[in-house]
Amino acid sequence: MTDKPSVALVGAGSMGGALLRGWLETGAIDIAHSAVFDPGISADMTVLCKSRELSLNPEIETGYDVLVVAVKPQMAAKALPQYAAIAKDAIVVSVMAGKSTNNISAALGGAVRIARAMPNLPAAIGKGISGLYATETIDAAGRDVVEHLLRAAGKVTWVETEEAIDFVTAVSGSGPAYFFLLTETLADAGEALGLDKQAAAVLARATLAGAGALIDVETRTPAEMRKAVTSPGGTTEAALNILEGDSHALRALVKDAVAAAAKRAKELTN
Ligand SMILES: NC(=O)C1=CN([C@@H]2O[C@H](COP(=O)(O)OP(=O)(O)OC[C@H]3O[C@@H](n4cnc5c(N)ncnc54)[C@H](OP(=O)(O)O)[C@@H]3O)[C@@H](O)[C@H]2O)C=CC1
Ligand SMILES: O=C(O)[C@@H]1CCC=N1
Repeated sequence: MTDKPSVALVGAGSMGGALLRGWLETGAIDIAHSAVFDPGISADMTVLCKSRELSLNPEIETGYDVLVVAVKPQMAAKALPQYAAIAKDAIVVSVMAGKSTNNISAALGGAVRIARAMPNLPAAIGKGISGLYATETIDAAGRDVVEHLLRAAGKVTWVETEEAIDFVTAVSGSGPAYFFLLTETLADAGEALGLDKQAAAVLARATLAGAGALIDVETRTPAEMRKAVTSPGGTTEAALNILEGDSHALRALVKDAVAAAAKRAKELTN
């Protein structure tokens, strides 16, 4: 293998597409020897593949360095067996929530070298974070390849156990949706106060973007930054008293929500 792996990407939807964009933008893969497999690929992705002369839905043959699996976990049992020939010689990297390496191996005809990665949607602009786990069958060079591919999507962090990938999924994989929901509810609350709908939406969205950009460059902890916004006896404190309350309502709610996501990941294993 050269320093750029050849990749067979299975599933070029939301996440597979985001990863592909990152690889193409950063020159992370050997385009001439890579391919995308997705029978129902979107028009956007088709244009992207064609513009970069990236092979789209070719015949299934061996010879790829890495097989990246980005189909829905519920589709895995039906979709994966046809790619078993590719998996035989390749490192398999699954971004599927929940699906265990044992399960992936079985669906891919007994594939041996399997890693799991859990990226998140900001991968689409290289601002994602991925949790990575590799079975012992993947050596240091193989782990470097996995890391190289996910670095094109942003930051990476390795976890020691496969179970921890479910926890990563619950925190950062699903995490962007939590902040998007908060942004929706903030806009709705602004509208309820009397702001114009459009103005409330712009204010909420820009607040999420600004807070995200700030925390990205700050060395202070989130708690310290929260305190920097909160004047004693001021408006933020009044709002936080509702969100936290004596029962720490928001913290309890988020803890329950994240636990539910982790539980669902476990259920998706089989
Ligand atoms: N979205 C996210 O933020 C994240 C998603 N993930 C994981 O990424 C995976 C994909 O999720 P997401 O991108 O949201 O889902 P999408 O439905 O957007 O993408 C899945 C893609 O796989 C295609 N597909 C279905 N069957 C096959 C097949 N036999 N061969 C090749 N491609 C096929 C689908 O086509 P069609 O639509 O025609 O069925 C679709 O384009 C999931 O396992 C999810 O857990 C991980 C982290 C974050
Ligand atoms: O909702 C899901 O199951 C996937 C995994 C993490 C984000 N989206």
